[in-house]
Amino acid sequence: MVKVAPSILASDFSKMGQTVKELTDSGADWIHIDVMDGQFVPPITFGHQMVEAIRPYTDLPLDVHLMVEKPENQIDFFVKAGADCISVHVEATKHLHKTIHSIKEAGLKAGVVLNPATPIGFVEPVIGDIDFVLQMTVNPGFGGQSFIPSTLNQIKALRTLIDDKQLPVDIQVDGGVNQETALACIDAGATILVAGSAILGHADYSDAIKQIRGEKKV
Ligand SMILES: O=C(CO)[C@H](O)[C@H](O)COP(=O)(O)O
Ligand SMILES: [Co+2]
Repeated sequence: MVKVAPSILASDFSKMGQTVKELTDSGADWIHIDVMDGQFVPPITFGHQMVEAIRPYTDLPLDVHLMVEKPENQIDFFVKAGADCISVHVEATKHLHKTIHSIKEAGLKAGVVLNPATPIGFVEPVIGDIDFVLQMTVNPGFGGQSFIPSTLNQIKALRTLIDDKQLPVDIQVDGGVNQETALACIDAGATILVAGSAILGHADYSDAIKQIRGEKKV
């Protein structure tokens, strides 16, 4: 069964703890936390303090998506704050191998993120060292964008790469994932679906999560 990770980027920041609790009670698998620094992407969202603040509201894995330059400088902060998974963009660091290993050595799951135009070959040298690849299905920086259809080819190529090597590596997708595009992502080989507006913009979180997981007809 695929996992669904609601992104709190789409939630009301003044009620974050309560929203995380509601998402947990609605059947979410992971909670996705979009950290943006105003450099790697234009907006600034929040830092490790947000992880610390929401940690008491859920036992689910807190999945930190670092959209920051030099993510290697942030790992210790997020480990101490209570993150369970940290993903870093290949485009944001000159020290990908070292950064992944610092996440793993802290006992967390490590992910590597690819932008829509980044060749999947960039993750190949470290594919055996990580827990998941995050294929962006929009350009990072903003919630509520439209899914980029050409990224389905990236997901399929990643699935072939991972299966050929028989690795236990998940494929996470992020951006424009809704009740319709989720099915195409699952068919292409995705196993963890991040969704912000499609869940937080829905009146019933539980229904939205089931629909994205493909358990319930739209
Ligand atoms: O990483 C992200 C943006 O850079 C977000 O996780 C993503 O955009 C989720 O929002 P939505 O489902 O509304 O597209
Ligand atoms: Co994200």
